[in-house]
Amino acid sequence: MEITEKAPAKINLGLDVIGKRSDGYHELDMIMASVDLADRVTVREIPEDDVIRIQSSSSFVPLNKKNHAYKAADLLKKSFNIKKGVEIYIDKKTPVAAGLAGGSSDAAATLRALNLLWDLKLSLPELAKLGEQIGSDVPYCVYGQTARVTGRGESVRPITNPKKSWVILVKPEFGISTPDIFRAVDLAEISHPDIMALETAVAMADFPEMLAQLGNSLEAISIGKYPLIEKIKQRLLDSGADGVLMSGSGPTVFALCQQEKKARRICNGIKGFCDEVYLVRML
Ligand SMILES: C[C@](O)(CO)[C@H](O)COP(=O)(O)OP(=O)(O)OC[C@H]1O[C@@H](n2ccc(N)nc2=O)[C@H](O)[C@@H]1O
Ligand SMILES: Nc1ncnc2c1ncn2[C@@H]1O[C@H](COP(=O)(O)OP(=O)(O)OP(=O)(O)O)[C@@H](O)[C@H]1O
Repeated sequence: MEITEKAPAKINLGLDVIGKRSDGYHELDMIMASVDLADRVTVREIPEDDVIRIQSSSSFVPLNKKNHAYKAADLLKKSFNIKKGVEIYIDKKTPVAAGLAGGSSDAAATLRALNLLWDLKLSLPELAKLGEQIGSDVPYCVYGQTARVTGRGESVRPITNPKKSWVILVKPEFGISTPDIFRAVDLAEISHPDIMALETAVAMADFPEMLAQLGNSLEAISIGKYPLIEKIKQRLLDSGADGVLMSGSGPTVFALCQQEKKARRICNGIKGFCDEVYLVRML
């Protein structure tokens, strides 16, 4: 038997760093949304006992225990004393180290898929709780729907009927290490987007207000290290994007557009400037 789950990329419509915790992580307040750029994770029983085999269409992801999908399978095997072997195939579409939580979403998809394959009957909150042990973005990715996310990333409150729009994702050639960006956070210096106001705008489907409240405390740090991010933002704004922001710790920049025609024009325009460009919809 084999089971396939989609692993959609996420964007941070808002990301506020509130403080530093004693465990070294940061206290965050975020609005996260998923888009229809997705890896596909397929899990399949194999005859070898106690083996987790990882395969992928991408040469950029580790095919060993460092893979977030491996960590997810290992966690379930240890938590529920499962001795069966499994092969996990990751059909990779989301760029790696991009600020789009590709690895976390693969881990979440693996948790959901193995929950079915091994008939564990775990609820989404139970899978999200397990996911905390793999990475801060995993609990959100277990749900994969627009949500207010707080704490280290473990507290996820879905927003019903959120405002959706077209999204243009622009990924520069380089990747960014999330720990490097968090290490550079100076709480006295960073900006603080109004996440409450953003949540209200998203929940009320008030697009102009949603655009006005987009913000990311980490953006200035990543731009300081990689000025190309600012240039991409400016290009997207100049070409008429309704709103523009860096996702997560970067480097991917996303632009929001209400009209499909305009989104397609902007997408085609930016392709000459950056190689990796995707036109997607919020889920
Ligand atoms: C930037 C975001 O993508 C926003 O959604 C996430 O906060 C990052 O999530 P992630 O990549 O799953 O992060 P993890 O793998 O848990 O942590 C990577 C590193 O990021 C830093 N980190 C992450 C999350 C958090 N709330 N505070 C942190 O300081 C820590 O240095 C940690 O060692
Ligand atoms: N399944 C996976 N897919 C992508 N990267 C993976 C995976 N497993 C492990 N990794 C490693 O994780 C690191 C971060 O990759 P990922 O694509 O998840 O970054 P990201 O989009 O910046 O994540 P986030 O937005 O959660 O900070 C990479 O260095 C990669 O080698």
